[in-house]
Amino acid sequence: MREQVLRKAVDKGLKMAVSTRTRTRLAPAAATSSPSSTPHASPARGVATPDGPSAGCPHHTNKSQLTSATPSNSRCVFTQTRSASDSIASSARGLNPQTALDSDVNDATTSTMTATAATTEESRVRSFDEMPGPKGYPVVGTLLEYFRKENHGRMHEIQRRNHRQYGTIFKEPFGPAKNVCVADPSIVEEILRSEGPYPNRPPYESWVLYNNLRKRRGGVMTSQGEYWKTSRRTLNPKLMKPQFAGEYIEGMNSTTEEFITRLRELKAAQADGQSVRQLPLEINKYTMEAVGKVLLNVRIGTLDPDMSPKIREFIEAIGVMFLTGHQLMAFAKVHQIFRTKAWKQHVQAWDTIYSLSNELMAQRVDEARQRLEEMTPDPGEKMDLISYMVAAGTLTREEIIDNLTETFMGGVDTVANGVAFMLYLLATNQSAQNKLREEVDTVLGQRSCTAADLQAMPYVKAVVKETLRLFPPIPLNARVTQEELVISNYRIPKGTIIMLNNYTMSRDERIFSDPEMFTPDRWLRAEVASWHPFSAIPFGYGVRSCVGRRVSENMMYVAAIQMVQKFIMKKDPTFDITPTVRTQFTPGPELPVLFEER
Ligand code: HEM
Repeated sequence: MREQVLRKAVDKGLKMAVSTRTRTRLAPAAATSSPSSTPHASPARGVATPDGPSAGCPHHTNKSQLTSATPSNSRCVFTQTRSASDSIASSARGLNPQTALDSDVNDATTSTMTATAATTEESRVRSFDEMPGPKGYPVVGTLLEYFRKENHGRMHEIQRRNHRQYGTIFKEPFGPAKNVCVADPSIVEEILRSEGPYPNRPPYESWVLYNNLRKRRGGVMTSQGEYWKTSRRTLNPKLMKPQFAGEYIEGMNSTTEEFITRLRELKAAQADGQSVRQLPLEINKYTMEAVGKVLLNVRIGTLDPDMSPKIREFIEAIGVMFLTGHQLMAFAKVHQIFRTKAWKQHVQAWDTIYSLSNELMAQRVDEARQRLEEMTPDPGEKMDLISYMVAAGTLTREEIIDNLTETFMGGVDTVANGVAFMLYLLATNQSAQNKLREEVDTVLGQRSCTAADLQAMPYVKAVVKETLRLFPPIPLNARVTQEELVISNYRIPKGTIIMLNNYTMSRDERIFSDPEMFTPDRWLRAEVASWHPFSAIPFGYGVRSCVGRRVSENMMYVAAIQMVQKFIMKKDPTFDITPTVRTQFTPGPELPVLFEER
């Protein structure tokens, strides 16, 4: 009977996932694995003025524009050369101010592309070779440029410069791969709306090599094809459905309270009583605890002042794994063959991570299985994620552990960087911080928030949206083409990595007025409707979009709320952030935020 109840819940979740998936137009697809080469971005001063070659698209007015490039059926995806106003006009469907805060393109079901007139020359399908872009050197391509000392962590600026020079779509020989880089929301929309049931995002190659070495299947971050889909279906319902995601808010509140206690201890130890050394690391520990609670329903203990040596080792291993993962970004296989220091450290770090993951998770999985077999049914009982995954019966014990470990690794740093940038932006923008505090004081006073309260707090949502627009923790997303395609009138070979440049798009002055400014209010104004809905997509789009999106948003809301309830945050005038790309977009090792007690 209990099993029936659980099974029913699981089925319901799975059905939900299926119906969401069917919204995406399915294209013939063959899952392929491709090496990772995911450059990332960080803030730049100027604004790109993409200026690509003319390539109008007379072929279509419908939304099925990303096509397989068979000779008899070569249609272009969309033109890169529409002016900004064309682009904006054609996306007048944009975002509705009423719904912009709660929904995003992942909830949209329609596309209303308009065709533009074009000359025969403009509509000619061009070869891949004709696509503009930097030439680079043999074998290494443009890699040397990225590894030059002065460019460390500044891939975003190189990318942006290239977009200015070569247009909204260009190709780049990135080490052994030939990447295509895109910074036009219309083209991004076409690519993402038209992908098949198994979108292929190039995984970090070093993660895949580690999994192969240790004969692990990995999880949703690194896998492709059927196994990815099964994993995703098993994770989706409990993480993506808003009513379930709301369940985690209580745990986030208590973890945030713990974090605030820790901040108070740390700042009390400083001479000024307001600053916190290595604040980004502390935020990282906080999100580790919060994500751990969501995924594993356990308290890891990362915020304990007397943290156990094992947890300390775990935290250090995660740091090393990401750092070496970034060093191995290109030519990971070569590092493995020559057993370089970076490779050995990477393997050692993953071994440590999996050792603790096993310890934390294996027992929980076994307990969940036992409970499932033994307990009397209680339909009202809330099932935690691990119990849900076990009840789904779709993954083995090892596969559940691999999936949760990868999801944990995928989430911790990303949301930590989101929170860090948000605190920085609030500290540097007192009027926005005051407005946020007013809303929090009015709706909550000093009490904790619930999921229902958030419905009455548009400004807190606008603060999070605006933070992720300015500093998308994943500044460049990517896809691997699974068949030869025509995109923006260029024939693109199968197996090409397409970089979707979140950062450049979400700071595009043709779309956002004063794009470098932190203006949460912009999300509450009518102008929202004029933005192309794919201009700011920090969580990606579609069936392969971020599985932790709801969790992250709630986590950032709770962090923003409790911070302004307790503190007045001010910018430390003695230094500023150095946003850097290290696998992700990070603010640097120190954050210039002072916490004054309210
Ligand atoms: C502000 C915080 C976050 C941002 C901006 C973010 C962004 C992203 C992006 C852009 C992707 C790629 C989506 C695509 O390919 O279209 C992604 C994937 C993913 N994210 Fe997040 N993420 C965040 C937090 C989290 C958290 C907290 C978790 C875990 C609870 C998480 C788990 C994942 C996983 C597992 C994937 C891979 C999904 C798949 O390939 O099916 N993320 N995220």
